[in-house]
Parts: sequence; structure tokens; C-alpha cells
Amino acid sequence: MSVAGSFRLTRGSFVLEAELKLPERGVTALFGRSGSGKTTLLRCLAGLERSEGWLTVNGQRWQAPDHVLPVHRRPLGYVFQEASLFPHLRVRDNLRYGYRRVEPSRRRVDFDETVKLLGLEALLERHPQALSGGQRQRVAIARALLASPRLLLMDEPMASLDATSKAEILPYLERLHAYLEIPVVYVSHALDEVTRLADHMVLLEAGQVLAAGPLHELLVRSDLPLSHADNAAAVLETRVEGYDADRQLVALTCGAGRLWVSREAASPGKRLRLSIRASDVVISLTPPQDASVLNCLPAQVAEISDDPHPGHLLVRLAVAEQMLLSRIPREASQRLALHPGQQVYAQLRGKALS
Ligand SMILES: Nc1ncnc2c1ncn2[C@@H]1O[C@H](COP(=O)(O)OP(=O)(O)OP(=O)(O)O)[C@@H](O)[C@H]1O
Repeated sequence: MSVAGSFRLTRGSFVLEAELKLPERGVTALFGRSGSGKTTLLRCLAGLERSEGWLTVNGQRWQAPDHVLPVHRRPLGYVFQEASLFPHLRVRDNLRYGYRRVEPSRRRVDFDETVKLLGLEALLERHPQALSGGQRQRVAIARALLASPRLLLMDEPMASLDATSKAEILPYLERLHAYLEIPVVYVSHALDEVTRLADHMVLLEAGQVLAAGPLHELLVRSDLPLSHADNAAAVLETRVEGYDADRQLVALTCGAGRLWVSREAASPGKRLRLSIRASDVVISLTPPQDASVLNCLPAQVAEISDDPHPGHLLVRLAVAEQMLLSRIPREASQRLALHPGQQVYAQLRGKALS
């Protein structure tokens, strides 16, 4: 583990008591309700909050009972909810600011490559006032990366953006995810965002870690609140098999069968993660005869549990090595006599894969 720590802090009646172990690379979501302590924990990692405890990053002690590495000496990048760029500097100079602070021999990123990664080529001569909210956030992310951090901390970077700007910035965040070789800690309370971006999750509740682990496991655990949320979803890891140009559909394989999704052509072998909502998965006992059903996978009922929606049940379905969730009416479950171990079919509604 490259990042490990333990923090304890009291602010009024709020107590944060959290242990963390983050994987060497990939995005870890700090997830939880408003007030659960996500930002406070992120600030502890940065050294912006005084807490008891310890923190080690890549074998370097950032905090110990007898020692605290000051914030300015921690090689980290911090992206805030609102981009804090220098208004009098053009984008190019805002970016150079972070870059120049690192000695050339210690730089781990290339200026031009970072500009390209975040799609900033055409914006370099502009001032921050002439950028949209999403563009400003992309500059803020690039500036953080150009300081060659060993840890990137992001506090709800899309919180202040409208839906259009969010949609614009998400693909860049997904690209970053594939490119970065450092751990990223991403604070969010939006489940849709997390299912697209994160690999791991630390679930916080009232200042305590309720659960931590791989995202795909936590999402489908019936003992955690995630699977009971209105927008509960599972992630399905797939690989591109090919492209049907006539129908403009991409063929994907997920171990249990083939899926067709309407997307631009992608190269075979490419990994594609699908986020599939529980409300978009319909269970049947036989393969659907209806020609309008494009996607259906053989599955096994793993668990049936209560759902906060009266009249519904939550069904965990094993699809080869992966798991899906299905929220179905109680009545349908009785009619199909669903029980653990049963072989069924999981039909994915069209919008599940759009
Ligand atoms: N200086 C302070 N004095 C008293 N309480 C504080 C102080 N700072 C934070 N808190 C409390 O600590 C708790 C955690 O706050 P924090 O901002 O970390 O939560 P969060 O999960 O990031 O919430 P949000 O999603 O709304 O940003 C909240 O209940 C907040 O009111």
C-alpha cells in the first residue's frame, strides 16, 4: 500500500475517526452523505487540518505523533470545488506556475503532454475569466498535475458545474484515470459520478469508515446503503469485441455473454466499464423472445433482500464472475418463485446501456 494513515479529530460535536489504506494507483472515492466528513478527511491527508494520527505516502512519513510534514512540503495536488486560478495570468502562465515550482530533475510529467491530456491547447492564451466553469476546472487539474504530485486530492471538482459542463469534463477525468500512475482521492456524494470514475471506495458515515474496498464489491453489498439508494447501480467490466457498422453498435464481452451498445467504434480489446442501474435490470426465467430486447445475460440469483421501496425487492445476480443488482416488484418475485441459486436471465433495458 503506498498511502496508509489513521486520523482522529474533533470539531464541535463532530468526531472523525478514520483509518485509510489506499491502493498504489487508481481512483479512490471518499463517499458519504453531506456532513459525513469527506472534506475533513481529505484535508487531513493534505495536512490542512490538525489531527491526531499518522500518515505514510510512498514510504515517506507525512505525519506521525512526533512529526508533521508541513503542507507546502507535501508533494500533492489539490483540486477544489471551484478552480482557484490566478485571474491576472493567462492559462499558460497559470500552468507554468505549478510546473516551475518543481526542480527539473524531479519533474515526473511533461508540460505539453498534460496540456493535451486535458484538451487545453486552444485555451493557453486566454485569461480565466474567458473560460467556462468546466474549462477552468480542467486548467486547475492540469496545474495540480504539473507540480508532479505523488498524491492527487480532488474535492468534488464538479460540484459547482452545471449538467452541460459536467458532461464535458467527465471524459477528461476518465482519460486521467487511465493515464495517472499515482493514487487519486476523489470526494463525491454523487453515486453516478463515482461509478464512472472510481476503482475503490471509502464509505463514510458520521465521521467513521463504514466500509472500504473495491468499488464493484461495495456497490452491490446489501448490508450497505449504496445498494438501497434510488440510483443504486453495479459496474460491469467489459472488453470491446468488435463493431457492427451497419447497426452502429459496439459488441462487448463480459464473461457471461455478449452485449451490444450504441457507441462510437472502439478498438477491440479495449476495456469499457458499464454502470448498470438496479432499476434497469429485469429478471426472466427464459431467454426473452421479444425481438426488441437486445441485451440479455444468463445469471444466477445470489441473494434476495428487502428494498426501502415498499413493494419491491433487491436481487443480487451473479453474472459469471461479476454481480448485477435488480430491483423488482415483490409480486414479480413471487410469480417467478425466485430463490437463491436459481438460474435466470438478466435483461438490460435499452437505457441501461445508453
Ligand atoms: N470548524 C468546525 N466546527 C464545528 N464543526 C465543524 C467544523 N468543521 C467541520 N465541522 C463539521 O464536521 C462535519 C463534517 O464536515 P465535512 O465538510 O467534512 O463533511 P462532508 O462529508 O465533506 O460534507 P459535504 O458533502 O456537505 O461537503 C460536519 O458536520 C461539519 O458541520
